[in-house]
Amino acid sequence: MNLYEIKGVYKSYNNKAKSRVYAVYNIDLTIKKGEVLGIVGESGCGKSTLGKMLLKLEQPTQGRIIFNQQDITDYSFKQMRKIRSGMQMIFQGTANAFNPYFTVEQIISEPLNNYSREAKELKEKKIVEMLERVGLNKTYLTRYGQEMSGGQRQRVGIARALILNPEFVVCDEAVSSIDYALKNQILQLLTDLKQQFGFTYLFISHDLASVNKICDRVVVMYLGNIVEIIPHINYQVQHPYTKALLAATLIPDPHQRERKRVLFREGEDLKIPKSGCVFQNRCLYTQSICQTEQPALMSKSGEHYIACHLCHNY
Ligand SMILES: Nc1ncnc2c1ncn2[C@@H]1O[C@H](COP(=O)(O)OP(=O)(O)OP(=O)(O)O)[C@@H](O)[C@H]1O
Repeated sequence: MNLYEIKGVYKSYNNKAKSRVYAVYNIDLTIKKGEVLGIVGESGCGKSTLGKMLLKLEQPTQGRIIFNQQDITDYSFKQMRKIRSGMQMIFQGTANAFNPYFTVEQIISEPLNNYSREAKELKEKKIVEMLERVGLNKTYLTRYGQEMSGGQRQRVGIARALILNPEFVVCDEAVSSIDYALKNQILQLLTDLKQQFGFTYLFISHDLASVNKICDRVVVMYLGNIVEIIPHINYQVQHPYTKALLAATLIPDPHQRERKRVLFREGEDLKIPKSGCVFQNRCLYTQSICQTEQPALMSKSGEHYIACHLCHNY
């Protein structure tokens, strides 16, 4: 059963944009209920924009977004209010995300006050329980955002996002500023909540170890396009960009590192080419067809999809 169906979605932030200058370009994707879908790719490739469009925090330039079988693409603020409590986002870098005059209790209780009619005592109990689940305790209730470390603020942001038991959560670099032990604890919390309540997550991250730990499928984006979808990060990937992205992660054993090294052309133009494959300027295997025809994202086998003319040759 699909929670989301994303059909031919484009996003351009520039009305005067030339034909292919999009932050997100022609995305077709489904997100199944209860899955953790990872999104990886270099900075600026459109990961956050895609996440925000799913929550209607950004409006697609073109295409349709279906949530729970309802086409929400043109929903008004009022129509969204009915389903908004079921979708949340954990933002990256929460340093400026909170009202500086709000205590932790006020920050976390805001969504409860907006969407829940429970008694005050019950709300307070929920807030303390959630704080404990993210590794904090009730002594933090009276603190202000600026009185905490980056990691502590991040955990308050996670508690705030999860307090309403949302059906869908976009985790945008949600665990990036948290140290290793707590990161594992938060990833475990997200997994537990998923198992307990059937939550669905879009997990955007540069941290491939976290992606490996939590994600059921992984979408690889490059310059606004999906170039590959893989069942998990250790899968036998085929797209030259995905290979390079995975090879760029540090491998402790130098012999392994050498063997796994796959290069792409460094310092090449990162602008979207006028035609053909978006990765052609940096790809070591570019052929003439790559310069003229954009490869479609096609099923390779099962949950593996790839957009590359030459994938069979690697
Ligand atoms: N509000 C905005 N106005 C104009 N351009 C924007 C806006 N938000 C994002 N962009 C542009 O859209 C493109 C995609 O940005 P986005 O934040 O989605 O990338 P990302 O993959 O999430 O990057 P990062 O990993 O650095 O967060 C970038 O070129 C960015 O500069």
